[in-house]
Amino acid sequence: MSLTWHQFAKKEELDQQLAGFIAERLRTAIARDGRASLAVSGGRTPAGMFRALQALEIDWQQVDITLVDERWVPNDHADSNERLTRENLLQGPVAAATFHSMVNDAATPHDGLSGIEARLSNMKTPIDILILGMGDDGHTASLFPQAPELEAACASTALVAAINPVTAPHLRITLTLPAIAAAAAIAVHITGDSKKTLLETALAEDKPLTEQYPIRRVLDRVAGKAHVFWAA
Ligand SMILES: O=C(O)[C@H](O)[C@@H](O)[C@H](O)[C@H](O)COP(=O)(O)O
Repeated sequence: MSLTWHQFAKKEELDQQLAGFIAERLRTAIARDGRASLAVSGGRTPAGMFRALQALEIDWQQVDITLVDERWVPNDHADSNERLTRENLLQGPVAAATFHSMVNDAATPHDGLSGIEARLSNMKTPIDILILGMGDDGHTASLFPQAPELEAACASTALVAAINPVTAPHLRITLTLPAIAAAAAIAVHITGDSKKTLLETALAEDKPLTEQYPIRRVLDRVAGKAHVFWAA
């Protein structure tokens, strides 16, 4: 598989380099199309990179930003990926970007799905640059190994799918595997030796498709346009 690795001694250096990589792709898309789109992941890893990206010169007014996945909680909840993104990225000049939230007032993501699908269809797609995280169980986005909706989310022609992660808190909404794979460029943002080892294992394993780690299933579909950004 053709996957480009970018490895750094320090997380701060990774954050700067990944922010520069994202900025370059956004600027290129704006110059070419007049607009650009960015999808970011939540979790603990991206906050430093978000702050580094905030400092870079980009015409944010021309940028659509959404999440790769979201926990189905109010957007001021401590576990909300939107809250993390608002607090660390959508500040200063970046506040001029158009943010497309992945939650609404429905009781569950299954109930709220069609509204989010309609909302996201207003943004520029395919997404120009999409950032993935990876969990310790090999999930990426909210494509969780145990989720009953996993196979449907891997095959769906929609942009989004509702997910019960089973092994993690909160119902979720996620970009589907085809929507992720359609992105023009993808960066996997991971830190620590155990995630590096897990990713290498996931990529090397010889298993039937439905038993593969979700990160492998995504990366197998995006050969040639995927980059891994890793620091110890
Ligand atoms: O909402 C989420 O949980 C994510 O978007 C998820 O896919 C995340 O990227 C991984 O779980 C890694 O999370 P950490 O960065 O916290 O390890």
